[in-house]
Amino acid sequence: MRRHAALVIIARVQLISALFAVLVPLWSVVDVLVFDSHTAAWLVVLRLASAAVFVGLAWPRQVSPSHPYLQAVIMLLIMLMVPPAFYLVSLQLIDASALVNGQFLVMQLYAFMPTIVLGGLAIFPLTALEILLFSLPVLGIAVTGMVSGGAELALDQHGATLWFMLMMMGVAMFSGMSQSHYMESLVHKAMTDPLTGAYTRRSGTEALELMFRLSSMSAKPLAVAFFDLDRFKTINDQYGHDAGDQVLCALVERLRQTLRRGDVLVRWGGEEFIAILPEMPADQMPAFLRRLREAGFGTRPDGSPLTASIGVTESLADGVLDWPVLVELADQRMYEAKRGGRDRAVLPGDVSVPLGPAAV
Ligand SMILES: Nc1nc2c(ncn2[C@@H]2O[C@H](COP(=O)(O)OP(=O)(O)OP(=O)(O)O)[C@@H](O)[C@H]2O)c(=O)[nH]1
Repeated sequence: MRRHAALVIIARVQLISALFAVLVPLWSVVDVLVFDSHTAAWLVVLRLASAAVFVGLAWPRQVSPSHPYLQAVIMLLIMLMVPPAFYLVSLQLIDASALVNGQFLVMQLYAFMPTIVLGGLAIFPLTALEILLFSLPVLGIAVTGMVSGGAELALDQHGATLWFMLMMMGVAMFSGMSQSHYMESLVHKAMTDPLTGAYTRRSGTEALELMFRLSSMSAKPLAVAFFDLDRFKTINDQYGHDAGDQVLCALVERLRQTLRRGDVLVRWGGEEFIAILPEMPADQMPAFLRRLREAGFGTRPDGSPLTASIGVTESLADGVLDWPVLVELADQRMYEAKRGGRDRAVLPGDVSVPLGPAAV
């Protein structure tokens, strides 16, 4: 979920930055028309510098596989700080006491920048706390601008602006939270299988891609267990499809209780599931199988135990360099388990381990 939010934030930062990279230098025309040539020249330089930052943010880039959220936060923070920083520097360039009509109006518009930035936070899927944290430096710059040149922070002069900024923060919090919530429900719906609640093959593929890359980077093992229920068709044939569905739901419930917190359970096909098991070396697999055996896979409608054939692979022990090969090999071992008489697991090294009561 955090990864999806990070992707949305990065995409929006890039879109807005691309827009600002064009608009900010264009506004130089107004500076040249309104201010004296010396001030206008400095403002144009400032605009070009701001535009360069926006171009840098908008530039197509790869999303960090390991820290997408950190990348999103840094990019958003940089984007948010540019307009208030522009305002703060422009205050040093312009003598506020000597402003005439048009200049005064333009400076007032610049003074709105921090407020606009706070309102702009509303388009990002952020939590209330995140909006508060992003707002603090913007508020800090706005207050610094208010007290620049030795002026005092006076309620009658600045109270309305501060109040307006707080209102903007409130709106951004409400909007950010409702976006996060809506996105969460959409992502959850898209990622999980409606019958069993396990992850869909598509989201499982995404998880495999990411987890394989992370485990390769840290030289840690990533294991995959490929489950295929034994003679599941006979349940459908004898008791109907609904009974088969109930068996699948009960199976997922049990597997969930057996797997660890960081493991990911995916419905790979009809009655095929894979469990992605990060940091599970081959030597921990007997313990994993023991847990599976103890929990069982549930029962068939006639009360007899439901059994499964399992193929297990582990990236380091099997010397696998890509996740599709890891899954393919687990699939082959699952078929080997079927050929070996079902109700068993085939582990790295092609070791076949029976799972049923006879094996305990
Ligand atoms: N109830 C139900 N059945 C499903 C679902 N998805 C797939 N199936 C059934 O699962 C059965 C799989 O059967 P087979 O691939 O022949 O395998 P099997 O009967 O389990 O036999 P072995 O794998 O050889 O042990 C088929 O009858 C599918 O219709 C589902 O969502 N619900």
